[in-house]
Amino acid sequence: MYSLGGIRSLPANWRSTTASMTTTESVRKVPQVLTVAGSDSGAGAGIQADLKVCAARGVYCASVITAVTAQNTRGVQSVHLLPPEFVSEQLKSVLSDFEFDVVKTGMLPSTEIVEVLLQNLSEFPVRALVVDPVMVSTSGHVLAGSSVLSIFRERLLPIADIITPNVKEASALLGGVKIETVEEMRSAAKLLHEMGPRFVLVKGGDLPDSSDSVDVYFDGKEFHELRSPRIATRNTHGTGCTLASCIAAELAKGSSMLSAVKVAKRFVDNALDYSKDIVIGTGKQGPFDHFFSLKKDPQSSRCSIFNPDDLFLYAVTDSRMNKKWNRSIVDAVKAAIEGGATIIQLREKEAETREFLEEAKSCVGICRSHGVCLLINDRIDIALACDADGVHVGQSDMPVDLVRSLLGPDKIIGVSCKTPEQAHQAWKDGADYIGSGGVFPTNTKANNRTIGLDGLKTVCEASQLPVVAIGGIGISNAVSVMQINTPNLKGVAVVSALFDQECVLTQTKKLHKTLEESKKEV
Ligand SMILES: Cc1ncc(COP(=O)(O)OP(=O)(O)O)c(N)n1
Ligand SMILES: Cc1nc(C(=O)O)sc1CCOP(=O)(O)O
Ligand SMILES: [Mg+2]
Repeated sequence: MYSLGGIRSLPANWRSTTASMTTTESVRKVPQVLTVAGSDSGAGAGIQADLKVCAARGVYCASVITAVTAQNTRGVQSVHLLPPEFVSEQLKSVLSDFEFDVVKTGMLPSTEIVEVLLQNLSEFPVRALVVDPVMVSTSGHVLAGSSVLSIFRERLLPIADIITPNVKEASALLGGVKIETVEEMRSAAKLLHEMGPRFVLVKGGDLPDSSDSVDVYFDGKEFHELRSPRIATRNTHGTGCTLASCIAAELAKGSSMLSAVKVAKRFVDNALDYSKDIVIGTGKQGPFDHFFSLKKDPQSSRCSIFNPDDLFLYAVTDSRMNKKWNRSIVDAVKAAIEGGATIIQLREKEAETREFLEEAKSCVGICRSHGVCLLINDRIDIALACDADGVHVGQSDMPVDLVRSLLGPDKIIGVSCKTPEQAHQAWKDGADYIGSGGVFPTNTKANNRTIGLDGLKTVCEASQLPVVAIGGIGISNAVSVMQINTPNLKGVAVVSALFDQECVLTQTKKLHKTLEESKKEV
């Protein structure tokens, strides 16, 4: 059902929701995470953070509580461990009932509690296990002492799909090795990988002397350094729990491990950035707002994390066509949105910069008021100046990793890819989606190589990113495109079928209806 790069395969006793239902009615499987962690009365970290991030990412989260802490923004005043038998009862209760995609662990404060977790996981196998080896609170309070280290090393880490220690936790797990540089984080990740987890993410947020926050990801072969600018804020309480739970949520939705980690890092960065000035509590370490995307100011630059379903009906404008039909870009965009376009790209190859910028600014306003993302083709400068939601670039435009560093973590980047290799590179460079084509011959883009439906399918199957098909697509052939039926093909991008037409609104509505109908057939 899922293509989780590196996730353990489905256990033999895995039941699918549909198979266990007696009714023939259609059912919708909701991605489900179980967090096994401690309660934070201040609700910045622990179980409370886990529930919030999963909700924010559209994933159901159940909770098994291992300990209750009396905790606020000033620190941890007291910790009460729940009896292992009672932790076991909670585990049995939910594991025997729900069908979790992923279990995420946080505070596991005693060997006995780890034992009951291991026992329950052997009785009720789950698809993936995310282990955040919580040991010390942000305020310095010990949450799991050295007594748990051996059971972590010998029994929990070997069954984990990913572990997410910070440098202090990585050092403790490795017997106290010094970790003060990115190079030492890499060595630590390698040594931790030898203990058995499939993937290791060593978080460098606490590293001294760095303007960037650098995390080191190791998959057993390759290292990735995940960098983002350090955000100056007191509101960092709960970042570790949030990151690990967001990874769990993304895995539950079907992401590969590296994509899940990248999305999680961006989620935390966006949340910290949004919450950097908020004041909750009087202490040194405040919580941040997990629901920033619900609250974003329509006029502000913050865009919620990209939703691949937005690629469903992707309208790409064309300056020549708009001139030919004597309409402005703004009118074209308004009509496309009204007709059901789910994302807009301004591809104005011949526009003068100043005029284009003014029109782009107007389009940003229109798109924001309708909750539709607006991307700019090729022109990173225009995207930055008009505060668009992102850009689309091709293989001969600015390299994607450079685009990402210019636009920051919260903008959407799409890349044109005709081959699996290009798709792989786009993913590695931090793109959000790929556009693949030309599926059919087109007059809109000169000298464009056609890859056909087979070429599209090959790229989709190889891509770790969501895909939108492009090139010669219209009402007459959109269904055949969607029928290649690969899960990451999310929609079609069209130019002439919408804009080289007398009425953009009518054509967009028709294409939208056709696509909706094709969804039912697939
Ligand atoms: C969604 C989408 N996919 C592909 C393209 C083509 O981009 P590129 O290869 O850079 O070609 P130009 O559009 O710049 O001619 C696209 N624009 N949108
Ligand atoms: C802009 C563009 N990019 C393509 C690619 O293959 O990457 S095909 C294309 C033109 C799509 O226009 P129409 O919908 O009018 O065929
Ligand atoms: Mg281009």
